[in-house]
Amino acid sequence: MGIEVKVEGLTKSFGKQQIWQDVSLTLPAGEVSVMLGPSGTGKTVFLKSLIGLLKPEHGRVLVDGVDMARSPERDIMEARKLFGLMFQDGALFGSMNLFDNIAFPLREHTKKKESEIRRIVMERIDVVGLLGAEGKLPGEISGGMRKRAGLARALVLDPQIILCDEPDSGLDPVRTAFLSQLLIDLNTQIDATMLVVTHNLDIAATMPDNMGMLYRRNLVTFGPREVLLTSEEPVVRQFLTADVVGPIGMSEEKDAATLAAEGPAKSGAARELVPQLQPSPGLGERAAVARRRERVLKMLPSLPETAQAAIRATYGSEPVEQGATLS
Ligand SMILES: Nc1ncnc2c1ncn2[C@@H]1O[C@H](COP(=O)(O)OP(=O)(O)OP(=O)(O)O)[C@@H](O)[C@H]1O
Repeated sequence: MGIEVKVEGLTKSFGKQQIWQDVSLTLPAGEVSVMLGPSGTGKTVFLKSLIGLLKPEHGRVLVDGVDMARSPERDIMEARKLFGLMFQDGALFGSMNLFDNIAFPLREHTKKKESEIRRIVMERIDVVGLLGAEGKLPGEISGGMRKRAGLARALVLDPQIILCDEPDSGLDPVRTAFLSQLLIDLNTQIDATMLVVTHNLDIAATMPDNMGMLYRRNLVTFGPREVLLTSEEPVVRQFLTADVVGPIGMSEEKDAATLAAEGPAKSGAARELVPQLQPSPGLGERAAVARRRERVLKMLPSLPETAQAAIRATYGSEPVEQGATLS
């Protein structure tokens, strides 16, 4: 099972520019979480802080007993092996074919024999649906294939935490849907903790167990998907309905005069809460589902009414675990 990531009071600045402050959240073990936020709100900086590549001034990132912000570098390097990272462009070496690109972390970080490396690499290539393309150079394949190759490379060291930075960027809607399905299938197969940074509303609405949103240097909220998807918060509503009227402007936030000129934000219809994406047939249920259900039902009384109603609608017809309340 994946490992929990606990973020406590994280604050990051570059010089005088504060990126975000006092961010606290827990990525539950083995669950899929999504981080939303307008461009430039520091989502990539957040991912880099989780793996200790950037050092926030305050706060902690606890992974398996290691603080990725402040523990000795040797411990951080060791803990980093628990992570698999998928960057926007796949971050592949242009002169290496896909096989060698995907084998790279194994050759770099392990002493495995070539025969063992071949077995692992071909298995991961199969998981991401790239069998037959292993001899191609990154420049000879599509953007979607490059992303899947990047994902295969992120998987070779058996990560327990997978971070994906805008996996949908540059993909058409069909390929984005394939990729969402691939990530959910992967979660079913390896039960890793996953955090996906995205602007994509379809991914946000269908894929995660949990969602958060960064805005104006703060974490607006982080919690079960139903909380954000039913939120009345103007900034969340505007983002999820892709409306130009509201607090978010071209440069992240609008000034008071612009907002006043626009008049009150429309109380436009929220996106309908659609059922969560299911694993492909034959894969069975995600192990995270039962854990999440128990966790969310326990926290139910502390959630906003609209989220409680949405959660009841999801779980209501099933038997209630001891200690959880659905009344
Ligand atoms: N190493 C760095 N040094 C100085 N400033 C940086 C550095 N890395 C990021 N920034 C700044 O931090 C801010 C947040 O950047 P980041 O890339 O995390 O945003 P984002 O939310 O991922 O944006 P997008 O959705 O457009 O990818 C930006 O203003 C960026 O210029």
